Amino acid sequence: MSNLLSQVKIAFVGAGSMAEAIFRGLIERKVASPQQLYVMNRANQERMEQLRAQYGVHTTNDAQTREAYIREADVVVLCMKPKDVETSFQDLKPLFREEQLLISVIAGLTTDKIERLLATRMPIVRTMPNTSSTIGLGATGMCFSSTVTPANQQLAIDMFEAVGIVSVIEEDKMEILTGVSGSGPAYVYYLMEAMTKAGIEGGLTEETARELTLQTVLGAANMVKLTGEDPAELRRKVTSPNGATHASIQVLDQYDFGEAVSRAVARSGERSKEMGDAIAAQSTQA
Ligand SMILES: NC(=O)C1=CN([C@@H]2O[C@H](COP(=O)(O)OP(=O)(O)OC[C@H]3O[C@@H](n4cnc5c(N)ncnc54)[C@H](O)[C@@H]3O)[C@@H](O)[C@H]2O)C=CC1
Ligand SMILES: O=C(O)[C@@H]1CCC=N1
Repeated sequence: MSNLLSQVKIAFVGAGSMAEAIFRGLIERKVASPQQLYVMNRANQERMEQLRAQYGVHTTNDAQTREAYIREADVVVLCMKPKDVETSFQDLKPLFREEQLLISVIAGLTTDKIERLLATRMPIVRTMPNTSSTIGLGATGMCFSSTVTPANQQLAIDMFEAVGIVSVIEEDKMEILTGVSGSGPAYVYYLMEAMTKAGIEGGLTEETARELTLQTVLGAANMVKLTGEDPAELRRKVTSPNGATHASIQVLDQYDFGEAVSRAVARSGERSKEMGDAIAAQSTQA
């Protein structure tokens, strides 16, 4: 790991769940100190106060202080929603310098669109992290614009490896990656919600249903990780011939479980692209 990360000032524009997941991970893993981190929102003073009290990071939603934070940062992480990009970029554009490193977590927004919207050649790292970065178990996809130096590539990799694993991929694979790992935690939570609900409906207490579901998902994920076995093979081991699991998997097949997941992954990717395209359309009209 390069030691650059412990020396740079990092500004987060947009202080929502993704920004918090990343900076919390950086702090808890001791990869960056709270004093290096500058967190800003357009509004919501209460949120800023809560983040400052909880993590000790610098926070502001005052326009002038925000400008100072951005100008002085070595790394700026763009963490606003796609719908807020256009207005936000208008404010940010005059503040950036080409020596700064820009990191985007915005779904669907390509590096060349960022270059166009900001009229810049500054180095841009496009990422797609996920919320499990909060606990150091994130999975982040990453690609680079042509102006990102090897040192800055390493810095961005180090930053996200501090909160999980990083896959450097070609930019045209970022949408499908979004479908798999960006949105992915939501599919697992959805499955957990459904398993718990079914357990309660079958007569388990809520506490027991939740506990069993959690341990089952945790155990299954760790089995894949620790045994190195293929999920299909591990599934086969649970599925006794003509037994209970065999019968339940048949029900999932009747509802086309695999197809449903496959379509959900693809749709997330498509929706990311739609959001990115919509940003470009707005800016062209402006
Ligand atoms: N939530 C997730 O699992 C993931 C989200 N992302 C991306 O992260 C970005 C943020 O998503 P969330 O954190 O979920 O959204 P969020 O709604 O929790 O946070 C967005 C924040 O940006 C702030 N904001 C909006 N305009 C601003 C401006 N002009 N200046 C400063 N702050 C501004 C809002 O006040 C809000 O606090 C999105 O672009 C999303 O595509 C990427 C990977 C995973
Ligand atoms: O739902 C979204 O748009 C973002 C991108 C992946 C996860 N959350």
